[in-house]
Amino acid sequence: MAIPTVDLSPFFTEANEDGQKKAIEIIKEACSQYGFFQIVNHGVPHDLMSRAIEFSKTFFAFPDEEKLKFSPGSGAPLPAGYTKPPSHSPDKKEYMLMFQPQLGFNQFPDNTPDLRDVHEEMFAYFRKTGELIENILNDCLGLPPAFLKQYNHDRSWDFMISLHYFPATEAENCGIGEHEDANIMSFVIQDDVGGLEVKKDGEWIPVAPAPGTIVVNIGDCVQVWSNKKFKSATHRVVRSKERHRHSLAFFYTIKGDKLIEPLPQFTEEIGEAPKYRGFLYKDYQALRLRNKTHPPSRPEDIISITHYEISTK
Ligand SMILES: O=C(O)CCC(=O)C(=O)O
Ligand SMILES: [Fe+2]
Repeated sequence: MAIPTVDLSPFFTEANEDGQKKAIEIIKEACSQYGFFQIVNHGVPHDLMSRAIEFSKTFFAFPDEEKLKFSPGSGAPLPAGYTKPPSHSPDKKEYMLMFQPQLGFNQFPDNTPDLRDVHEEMFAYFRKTGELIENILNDCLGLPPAFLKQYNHDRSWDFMISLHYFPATEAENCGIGEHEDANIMSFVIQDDVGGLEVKKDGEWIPVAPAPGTIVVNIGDCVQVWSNKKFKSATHRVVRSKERHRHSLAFFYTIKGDKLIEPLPQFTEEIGEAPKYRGFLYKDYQALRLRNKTHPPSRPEDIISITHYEISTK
């Protein structure tokens, strides 16, 4: 079984309404089933995508003492720069996190200017793709035209991470444990090693790497807005025994001071009780960051969106 593939070319050509409708239908179905799909003909140049992965490999191949020079400073909504999680963390990976370049939080090595250029260009394309799909989601959810665009107009909390996963050992192969993303939607480009898996009806479906393809998963905010009509995708990364894995993930997010709560279209207007209490995005993100910096020893103590769920008992 494979995740649905959506051809976005109708959104780049004039007057292809049928093609657009078809894409919207596939996305709507994927979002109500399990929140995962992949896009092709998305307008992001393929050679830029592969160069971004290649430059991440160059960076992660630096010795640790070199990489640690880019350790995050303070002030950004999340630690921008290079992070290696604590050794007791279940996630066996290292990563470089960046925000929109103009904000001035990013850190890149001076001796490889192409690395910065390629990642900044990738960031700009991901952002555009995010705006396009947010518009499509707005349609899928049946919201007033441009509702999400207006509510989520500030792009300063979007971020991108380059990831490097170490090969699995005999004892364990967890790259990132089972989780949902907190944001609106995420984009993933993976190299040819594979390992990304999505849960559907209790089964793990591997997302086969396909050059030029971008994987999209829906995040918790959309699940809350839609009062659980649309699913935040449960996914994980399994490490290969033989090979290092590299991927690039972009998180289309929302500004921290925005309130996230079930929308009236999915609650009072249709006579349904809200399944979540409202929260400020920054509060949820802070709890999620704590999961990473201070991983709880019991998996059930990891904070997820159920933290805001309204009990119906
Ligand atoms: O590396 C990947 O393929 C996925 C990363 C991911 O799920 C995450 O960072 O939330
Ligand atoms: Fe994720």
